[in-house]
Amino acid sequence: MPREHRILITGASGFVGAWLVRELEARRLQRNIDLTVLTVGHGEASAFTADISDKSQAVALIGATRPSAVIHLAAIAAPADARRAPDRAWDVNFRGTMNLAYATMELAPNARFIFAGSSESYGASFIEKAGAPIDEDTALKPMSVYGATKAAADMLLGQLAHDGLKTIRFRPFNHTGPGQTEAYVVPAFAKQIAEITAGLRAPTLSVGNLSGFRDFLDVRDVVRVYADAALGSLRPNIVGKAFNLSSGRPTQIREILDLLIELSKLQVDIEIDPERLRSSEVPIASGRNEAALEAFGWKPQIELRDTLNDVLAEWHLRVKSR
Ligand SMILES: C[C@H]1O[C@H](OP(=O)(O)OP(=O)(O)OC[C@H]2O[C@@H](n3cnc4c(=O)[nH]c(N)nc43)[C@H](O)[C@@H]2O)[C@@H](O)[C@@H](O)C1=O
Repeated sequence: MPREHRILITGASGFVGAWLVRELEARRLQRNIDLTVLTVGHGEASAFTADISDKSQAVALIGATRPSAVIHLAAIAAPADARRAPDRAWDVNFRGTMNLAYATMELAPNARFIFAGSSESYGASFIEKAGAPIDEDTALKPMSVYGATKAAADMLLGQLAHDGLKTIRFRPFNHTGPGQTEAYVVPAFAKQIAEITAGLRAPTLSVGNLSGFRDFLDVRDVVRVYADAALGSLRPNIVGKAFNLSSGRPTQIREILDLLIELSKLQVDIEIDPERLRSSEVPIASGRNEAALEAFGWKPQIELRDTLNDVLAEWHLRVKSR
């Protein structure tokens, strides 16, 4: 008998959540699968709202939805927000994950629990490995509040796998694409470029630290593997395991900026804005992605240049329609 999928997405109204909902809806239409997408988030687009940091709300949510898979994206996702409000970041990112995971074990014990962790969990390990792409056995040594909350949740789920939780832990590296807010580097630059193009801003770009290297992905590549993890067959060697989502190719932020400027064909000055600098960050973050390839046949497909072009196009439209 074909399986019935009831996929609960937390953080469904966020940047990644919106793309994931689109991916799942497209698969339902293309492949004619029995799939119900249950969205938890803010605003009208989401069917459910819940404060997952409150245990009783997490229990009520799982009880009401009885999912076959939970894809847990809800988080305080911007490292700067986590630094500003560490207690809230721990409440949502750690306690929220714990509440949902225990509620799933209790009320939907056959459901898979798919977790969006973060490469930020590796922290100082990136420095120790001197920029070489790291694998999933590398120690989690978070340096930021955000990284610590995600590393703790990641470890919690690793432990709960031994108690029977069918969890899959992803550790995505930086991902971007249309719909991301200007709190993140690519839209931060793209928005200013669009404003300069429209004559709404002097031709000077405000930037933060350009020297770091990050392993960038397109959000549309990332949600593909989340959907596969929820819908595909669950081999025992996947349960409880952690998977980097990365390209293995670090790109300097300076190069991202240069590419965006080149694509926009503008002449601009660059100005460092101290407000955009962070007190500490790793110089190079890059991950090996063989485990995700082996387990899910996944590797990134979208070229960085195409992603940047799409983000630029989005901001040109947004600025024009203001
Ligand atoms: C893996 C991780 O990825 C994301 O967190 P993030 O790394 O903070 O992402 P971002 O795109 O804001 O920064 C990337 C780099 O870019 C530098 N940078 C320069 N100039 C500006 C600038 O003007 N703005 C920003 N935001 N960054 C700048 C900045 O110093 C940093 O080195 C989240 O998805 C998070 O959830 C997550 O898990």
